[in-house]
Amino acid sequence: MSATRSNDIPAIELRGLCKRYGSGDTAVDALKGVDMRIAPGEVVGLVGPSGSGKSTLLKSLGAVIDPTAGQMFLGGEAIFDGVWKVNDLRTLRRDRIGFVFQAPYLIPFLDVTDNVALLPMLAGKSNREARRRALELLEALDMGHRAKANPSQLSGGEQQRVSIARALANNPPIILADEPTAPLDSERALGVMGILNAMAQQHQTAIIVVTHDEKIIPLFKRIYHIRDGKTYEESVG
Ligand SMILES: Nc1ncnc2c1ncn2[C@@H]1O[C@H](COP(=O)(O)OP(=O)(O)OP(=O)(O)O)[C@@H](O)[C@H]1O
Repeated sequence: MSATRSNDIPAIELRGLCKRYGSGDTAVDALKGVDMRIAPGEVVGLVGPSGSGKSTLLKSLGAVIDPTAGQMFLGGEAIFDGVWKVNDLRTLRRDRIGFVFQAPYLIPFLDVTDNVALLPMLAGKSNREARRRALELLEALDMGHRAKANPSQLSGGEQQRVSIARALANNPPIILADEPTAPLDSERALGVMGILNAMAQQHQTAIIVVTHDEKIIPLFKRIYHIRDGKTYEESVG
């Protein structure tokens, strides 16, 4: 799979992305022309104060809300150019974008394997193939021994690893992670970042991590700072 993801073509590119909520006197310009370029296999931080536009940016990229103007490209394909260029946003989200949230949001009545296998099944894989993929990812995340457990039997860090396996299940070229380490102690937070970095390298996945977490900020080679709807890039080391 990684061989098909060329480094010359950015996994994610945003040009002049704008989002206005509402209209008239009460309009809020949450994104004011955001430019971003992220290569396959790159893990970047997105850091900014409350209200700066982080969630709006992630939701736009995740096709959860409609941007107002600008362009978004995934793997060189324009998915948004003033309007959406893809017909089926649900399929776009399911097959090309993985989400990791602050809370793992696992389905309580499915065991760990089925929580991870669900998305590949929805994408048309057979039960057997989807579960094989789930087990492979759980092994890679050192969760193979908990494959039959229910989410309620896992620690917070273990649940977060399952949610990372779920985000990777359809091998999306992009993962959007919103404060993935916020509820974890230092050791587990660094562990989760280690996993995301390893997965990015192995699968050439581009990952954006929204974070306030001082523990993990030094781990990024590149950080986008966002302030008042505009991004500024910082290269570290
Ligand atoms: N649905 C909405 N309707 C109107 N304004 C909104 C809406 N969602 C967000 N905003 C405004 O857009 C701006 C950016 O909000 P956003 O949630 O993207 O910030 P954030 O950086 O994610 O903040 P936080 O760290 O507090 O989650 C803020 O001024 C916010 O009040």
